[in-house]
Amino acid sequence: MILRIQNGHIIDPANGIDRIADLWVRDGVIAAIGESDCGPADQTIDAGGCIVCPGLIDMHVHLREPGQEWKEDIASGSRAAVAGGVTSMCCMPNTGPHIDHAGIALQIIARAKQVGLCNVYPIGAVTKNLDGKELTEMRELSRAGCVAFSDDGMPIWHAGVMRKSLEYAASFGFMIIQHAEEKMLTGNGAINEGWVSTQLGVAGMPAVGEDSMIARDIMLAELSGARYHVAHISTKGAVELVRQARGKGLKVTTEAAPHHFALTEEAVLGYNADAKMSPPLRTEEDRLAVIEGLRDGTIDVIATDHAPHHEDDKRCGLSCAAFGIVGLETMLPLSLQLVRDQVLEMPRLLATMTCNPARLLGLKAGTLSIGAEADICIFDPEKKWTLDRKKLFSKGKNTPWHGMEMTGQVTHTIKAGQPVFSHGAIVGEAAYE
Ligand SMILES: NC(=O)N[C@@H](CC(=O)O)C(=O)O
Ligand SMILES: [Zn+2]
Ligand SMILES: [Zn+2]
Repeated sequence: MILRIQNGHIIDPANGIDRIADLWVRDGVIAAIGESDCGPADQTIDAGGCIVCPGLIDMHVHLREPGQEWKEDIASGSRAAVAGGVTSMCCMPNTGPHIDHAGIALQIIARAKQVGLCNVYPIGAVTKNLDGKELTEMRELSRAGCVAFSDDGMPIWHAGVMRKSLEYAASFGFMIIQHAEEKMLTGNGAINEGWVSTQLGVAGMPAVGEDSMIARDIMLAELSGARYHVAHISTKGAVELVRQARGKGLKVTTEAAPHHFALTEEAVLGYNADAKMSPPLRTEEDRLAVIEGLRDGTIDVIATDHAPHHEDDKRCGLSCAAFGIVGLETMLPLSLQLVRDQVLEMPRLLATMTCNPARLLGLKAGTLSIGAEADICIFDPEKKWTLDRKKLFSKGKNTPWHGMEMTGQVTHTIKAGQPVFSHGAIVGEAAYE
C-alpha cells in the first residue's frame, strides 16, 4: 500500500526538514520525501496549504482505564488523541488499580493495541498505591513497557523516599516525573492563591507550594545524578529553578501545558470549575515566565495533562470540583498561538510535541526519517473553528474553551501509514453532522 501526501509543507524538526514537497509512505513506513520511485500511489491526500509533521506526542495524559471508565477509557482517549493529531501518548498511573505493577501496564498496552489508533506508553508509579511510602518494582514496570516513573496526581512528598527513588532510577537511567506540590502549603486550596482567590473567597494554592518542592528535588537530583522531570510547570519561580539547574548541567527537564501559557487565574472568576486544575492557572507574570521558558529552551516539551472528569465531579462548586481539564483536542491550536505571537518558529514549536518528548522518553516516534513508522499529523494552521464541548471525542467535556474560536485544525492523522482521522471523523466512523 502506497500513500502519497501531496504538496504539503513538510516540517520534521528531528531532521531539519522544512519545505514544500510530497511525502511517500509505503507499507506503513516513511518511504521518501520529494521525488520517489515508489510507483503509483494507492491513495493520495492533498495537503496543499497544510503542514505535514510527525504525529504529535503527548507525554502527560490521564486515560482513566482501568477504574474510572465513565470519565474516559483507552478507546475514547485514543479517539480524542488522533482528533488532536496525537499518535503517541503516555498515560499516568493514577488509575484504579494504579499502574504500580507490571500486569496493569501490560493490560493497558494490550488494550491500546487492540484499539489501534494511538501508541500508549504507560508511566509507572514510583510508590505503591501512589501513597509515597514504598517504592514499586520499577525495573519490572520498565520491562513491561513503562517509559518513565511518576506518582502524578500526587507528589512524591517524602524527601527520603524521593531521594531513594532518584538513586534507584539513576542506576537504570529511568526518569522520575514529579507533580511538584507541597501539600503542607497548598492544603485544601482549589485555585491559585492571590487576588482572585481573595475576591472569590476560595482557598488558594500558593506558588511557593510548587517552587519549594522543585528546589528540594533539584538538590536531590544533583546528589543522585538522576534524570528529574517537572510535570506541568506553572510558576515563574519554578521556571527559574529549572533554568538554574540546567545551567549547572543537571539532568533536569520540564513540560508546560497549553492552559498554563494560554490562560491566567482570571479564567476561574465566576466560579468556573472548568478552569480548575492542579497546578492551578496562575498570574500573568507566571504565564509570561512559562512562555519565556519555552522561548529560551528551559521548557522543552508541551504536554496537555489531559484530565477528563465527569460533569458530576465538576458541577459541585469551585471548592469541591475535581482538578483537571481535557487537553488532547486543543493542544495544537492553543500551541500555534506561540508561533503567531512570534515566541517560537514553527519547527521549534513542533519539536516540543514531537522529537523532544521522544528523546526524553526514548520513544521510536516523533520523526519523519526514512524507514520510520509513518505516524503523521496534517494540519491547516490558519483554519478557524469553534470549539463545541459536545463534539469532543473525549468523554470528558471539562474544557474552559467551550464556544471559543480556535485557529489551526488537524485535517488528517495517520498511524503506521493508515489514515485514522480525516476531516473531523475517525476513519470508519460517521462524522458529526
Ligand atoms: N492535573 C489535574 O488537575 N488533575 C490530574 C492529576 C494531576 O495531573 O496531578 C487528574 O488525574 O485529574
Ligand atoms: Zn499532576
Ligand atoms: Zn497529570
